[in-house]
Amino acid sequence: MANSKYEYVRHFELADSLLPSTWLVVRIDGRGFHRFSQSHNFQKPNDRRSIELMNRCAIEVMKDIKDIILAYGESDEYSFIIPKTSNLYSRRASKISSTVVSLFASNFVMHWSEYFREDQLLYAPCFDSRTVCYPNDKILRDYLSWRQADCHINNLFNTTFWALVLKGGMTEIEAENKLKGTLSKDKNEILFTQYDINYNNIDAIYRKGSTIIRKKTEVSTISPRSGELITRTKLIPTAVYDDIIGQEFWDAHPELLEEKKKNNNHA
Ligand SMILES: Nc1nc2c(ncn2[C@@H]2O[C@H](COP(=O)(O)OP(=O)(O)OP(=O)(O)O)[C@@H](O)[C@H]2O)c(=O)[nH]1
Ligand SMILES: [Mg+2]
Repeated sequence: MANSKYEYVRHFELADSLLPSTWLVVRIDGRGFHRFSQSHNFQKPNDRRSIELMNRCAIEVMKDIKDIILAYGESDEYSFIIPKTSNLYSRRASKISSTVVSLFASNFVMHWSEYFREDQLLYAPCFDSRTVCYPNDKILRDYLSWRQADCHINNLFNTTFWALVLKGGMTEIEAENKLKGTLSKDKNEILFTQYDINYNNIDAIYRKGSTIIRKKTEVSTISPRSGELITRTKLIPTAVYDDIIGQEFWDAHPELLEEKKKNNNHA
């Protein structure tokens, strides 16, 4: 039907190219996960199964979309970072957002039972997605620091809130009132003096969220021809639970901010 009288409708599709030479961040977020976590009996304040499933989905997305250099996740959200030089899908916003979120959601369903075992998936989970341009390295780092600070603030609040309810026997309203107007140091104090919990000793996966980097890993395979053991270094997407606020993380991973020489064309 090329050049048919109907073809003019194509012109209603507007271009949505993202600015060139900027970092692209795709953030996906679970829709209505407050309800989803209740329906599926998520543990409080953190459900390890949910975090590990979210991390698995992010790893699968990174295995598929090679342009993504790093991902950061906490709670029901994940941010995927694409470098300034990338030409992924000709930098079309809707194509990038929809592909990442669709891959993430299908992996969430596909791998659910590996993490939740006998706890069945009761209804189809849904995630939204957006892609935002960040013009320089400092702003990209500030973006990631913002998400990690959000993780810290929420986790400290949730840990204290659920200690008051589950260990202290308060109602949820009483716990909320008790925490109203408190600072971080007050919450640390409540946890330490009343529940013998040193917040800094809580697993980093909860306090810092999950960062997926492409880690140099030695992979051994047996050659089908010679039967020889061949060991190669590959870049495998791997979860780490580091402090990405501050310089140390970036000093340890200089490749994350390096300009890539070649332009990847996946259009
Ligand atoms: N119990 C528990 N709840 C969790 C966990 N992770 C995420 N959640 C829930 O998921 C919610 C995520 O926050 P939001 O994204 O702001 O809430 P939402 O209901 O998904 O709302 P929208 O994103 O606007 O659709 C949290 O408020 C928790 O209720 C977990 O490990 N344990
Ligand atoms: Mg959500």
